[in-house]
Amino acid sequence: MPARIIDGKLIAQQSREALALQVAEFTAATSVTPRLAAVLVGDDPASQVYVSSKQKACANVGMASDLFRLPATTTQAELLELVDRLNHDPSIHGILVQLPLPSHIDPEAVLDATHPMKDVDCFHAENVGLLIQGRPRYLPCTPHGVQVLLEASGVSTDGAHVVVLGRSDIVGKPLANLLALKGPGGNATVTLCHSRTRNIASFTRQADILVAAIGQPLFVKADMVREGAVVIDVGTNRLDGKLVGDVDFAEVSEKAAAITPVPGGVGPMTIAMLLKNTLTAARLQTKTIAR
Ligand SMILES: Nc1nc2c(c(=O)[nH]1)N[C@@H](CN(C=O)c1ccc(C(=O)N[C@@H](CCC(=O)O)C(=O)O)cc1)CN2
Repeated sequence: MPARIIDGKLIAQQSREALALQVAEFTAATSVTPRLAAVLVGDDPASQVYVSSKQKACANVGMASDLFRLPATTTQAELLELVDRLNHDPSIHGILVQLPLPSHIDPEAVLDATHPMKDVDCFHAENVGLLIQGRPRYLPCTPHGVQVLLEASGVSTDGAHVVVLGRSDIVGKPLANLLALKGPGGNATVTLCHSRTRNIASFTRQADILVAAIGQPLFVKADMVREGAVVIDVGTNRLDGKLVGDVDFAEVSEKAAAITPVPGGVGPMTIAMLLKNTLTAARLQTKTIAR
């Protein structure tokens, strides 16, 4: 039987609708509008699309956003100066520096310079540390998006064997940590595979839930997947002008119980979770007077 399709576009829309109500409530109670600053360096076409989607999504849920567009020739010092200015601007609650940055800028230096309270991507070392210790301030956007997709589709991670392909700082590593935490949405047994893993298929075939975030188009084939597994595709690759995931959807959807498509799977969730973090940031930065 072909797999059930997990509709990320719909689940992200439902998340945004729920969030819009929370934003309205927060703003009515505090007179504060959550505000996101997006920083885009250079003219990478995909990054331009993502940043503009983030701004549109902010407007849809009643949040404000500002875009800071810098030329590709911007120096690291100039970018750090902007980040410092945004750190000190009390009207801005969340800062996101769109990745990738041009190669002459060290992303770690920039992410470390972002104030941890405004780090709505959850990339700062302090926020990653809090997450690993099981007391997260913010939840990393794409990994949390995967968690919400699973939950909304009725797929429990409790006691499940989740195999994550890819050890990136944006997806693989934080996702493995998030799923292994105690509590709802976690409690999984996690195996993290990467480019140096020997005989990757021997691991993927054991997965109850397989997450592909390896950045290789159509890498996961049907013979790498257990019959009835749930397959989450985080990949966004351009192949012959078409957007494809890390999973060979045509093959794998014949074998899996449920699968996310690309586009329309994990991608839209990343932006919905960023909005959620921006509201959390506004809450954390807004002093309320206890009566
Ligand atoms: N500062 C950050 N940089 C990057 C992140 C991030 O979370 N923070 N993640 C990715 C890019 N990204 C968000 O920034 C992102 C990627 C994909 C999508 C998405 O909705 N994709 C659509 C397809 C869109 C298309 O046609 O290209 C989908 O999958 O349906 C949203 C956000 C790297 N950089």
